[in-house]
Amino acid sequence: MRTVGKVLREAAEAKAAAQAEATEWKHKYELEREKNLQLETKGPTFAENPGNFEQKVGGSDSIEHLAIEPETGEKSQRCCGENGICSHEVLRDRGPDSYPNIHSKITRKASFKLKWCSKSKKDDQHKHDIVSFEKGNITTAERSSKQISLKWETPPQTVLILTKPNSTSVKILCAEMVSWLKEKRSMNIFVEPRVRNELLEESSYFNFAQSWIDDKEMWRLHEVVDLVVTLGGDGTVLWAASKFKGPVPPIVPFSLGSLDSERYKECLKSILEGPISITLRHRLQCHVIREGSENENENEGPILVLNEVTIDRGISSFLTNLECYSDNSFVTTVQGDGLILSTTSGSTAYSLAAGGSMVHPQVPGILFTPICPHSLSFRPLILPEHVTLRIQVPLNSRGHAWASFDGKDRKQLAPGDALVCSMAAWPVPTACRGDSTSDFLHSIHDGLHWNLRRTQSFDGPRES
Ligand SMILES: NC(=O)c1ccc[n+]([C@@H]2O[C@H](COP(=O)([O-])OP(=O)(O)OC[C@H]3O[C@@H](n4cnc5c(N)ncnc54)[C@H](O)[C@@H]3O)[C@@H](O)[C@H]2O)c1
Ligand SMILES: Nc1ncnc2c1ncn2[C@@H]1O[C@H](COP(=O)(O)OP(=O)(O)OP(=O)(O)O)[C@@H](O)[C@H]1O
Repeated sequence: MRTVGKVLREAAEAKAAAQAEATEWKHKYELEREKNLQLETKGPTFAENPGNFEQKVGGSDSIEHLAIEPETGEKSQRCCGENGICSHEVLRDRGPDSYPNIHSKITRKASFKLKWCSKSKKDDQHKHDIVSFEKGNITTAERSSKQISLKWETPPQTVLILTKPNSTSVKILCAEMVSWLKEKRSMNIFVEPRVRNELLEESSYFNFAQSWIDDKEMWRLHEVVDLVVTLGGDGTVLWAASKFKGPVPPIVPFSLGSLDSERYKECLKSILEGPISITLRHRLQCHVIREGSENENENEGPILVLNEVTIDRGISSFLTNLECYSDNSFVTTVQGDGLILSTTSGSTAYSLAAGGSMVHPQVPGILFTPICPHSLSFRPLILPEHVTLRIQVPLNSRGHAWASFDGKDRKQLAPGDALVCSMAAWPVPTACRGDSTSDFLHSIHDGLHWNLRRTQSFDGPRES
């Protein structure tokens, strides 16, 4: 129990730390933006002369130098701090030793600005206060989730393409996209080692496609990648998100069914130029806590899920017996096949099949959906995003439970073990076709055939 308490404390601390980090990055961005503006007046931009740009940032005017400049006290007029969030990664420690296989030529990541859009001009600024207390009256001042727009401040240079395996049409499209991005847009391209081998089997022309040699390099991809393109279905987006344990670059999902070769070019052109409407999809951060573990090193690292974590009875023929707590409050005991803790993005996946509601992905919350509960009154819940949930297998449980993460990586939970789950600090930004609401409605209409019913004929009884 001491270890569980510690993890709960750490989850709260992680949330606070993430907020502090965001403030720090915003501040760094302001300083850096100011420097960049000065540099822009001195020399050519990347778009005008990429070769010179590489030399310039590699020299004494490098981004590393800018990142550690002392505070000037002045704020850039063009910083979006007042009506959005600036996301900018500074690659401070990417020397040849720290990142040997990934091109040393790529010296900086594209910066972008996130803006919360609003139809009326009056509401144009994003505010963190969603209620105001003026004159003792509580009024709603802001909506918490608006359409978010991403505008590139420097051109994206590096794309990671992730593809569903064992599909010939995906292979063909991938090869075409890689050469188009290289030849027409001069992009740096990363692919998985498997895909690089497949491309090289086709032609040595693809030698420019880069990859990584080990997991250590793969976990640092977010430092170089501006954009991730997925070729496949929902599973490929889940796969892409799982490759980023921290910040995630914007993901552009291409599902194969509806894509002809001209449309992907048009779509990529508009994404690379921006602005892009995005959906910020929340992830859950899960820790498995082993009974009797004295310190955190005996427990496994956090696992991030974009859809859901499921705790079920696995191969056991007994009902699960799961004690559930939200922060320090007892929620319920799950006796049945199991429990799904789902993000709102995952609400249209397994949770839906178990009777959970479908929720717009930008609604902040955690779905608490039982699987085949042996009770007549166990309705699914939606809990607020700030809670930390603990699912405990009691010591007197008849069997083990099994946790799985986005349908993968099953882990056995023995009596006394627990799973602790809270909202992760790093959401997954996915590019929208239209906007987040029209995309959501399109996915439930087209993907799930939601509320499809033959219209009643006119020819029938009428009200008199
Ligand atoms: N009974 C069920 O519905 C059930 C059972 C197990 C797993 N799943 C889901 O499968 C997911 C893993 O997906 P996979 O592609 O790796 O496995 P998979 O190849 O078995 O595909 C599962 C199906 O779920 C769909 N799916 C996945 N995420 C979705 C989402 N957010 N909204 C709507 N549909 C979604 C996929 O398109 C696919 O058709 C798990 O996260 C879980 O949600 C569902
Ligand atoms: N790059 C990858 N490497 C290994 N496995 C992958 C990769 N991309 C996807 N997968 C796995 O392949 C499986 C199928 O992928 P995906 O869901 O994208 O295709 P699909 O089932 O044809 O599409 P849909 O989700 O529309 O039904 C998933 O289980 C996913 O985890």
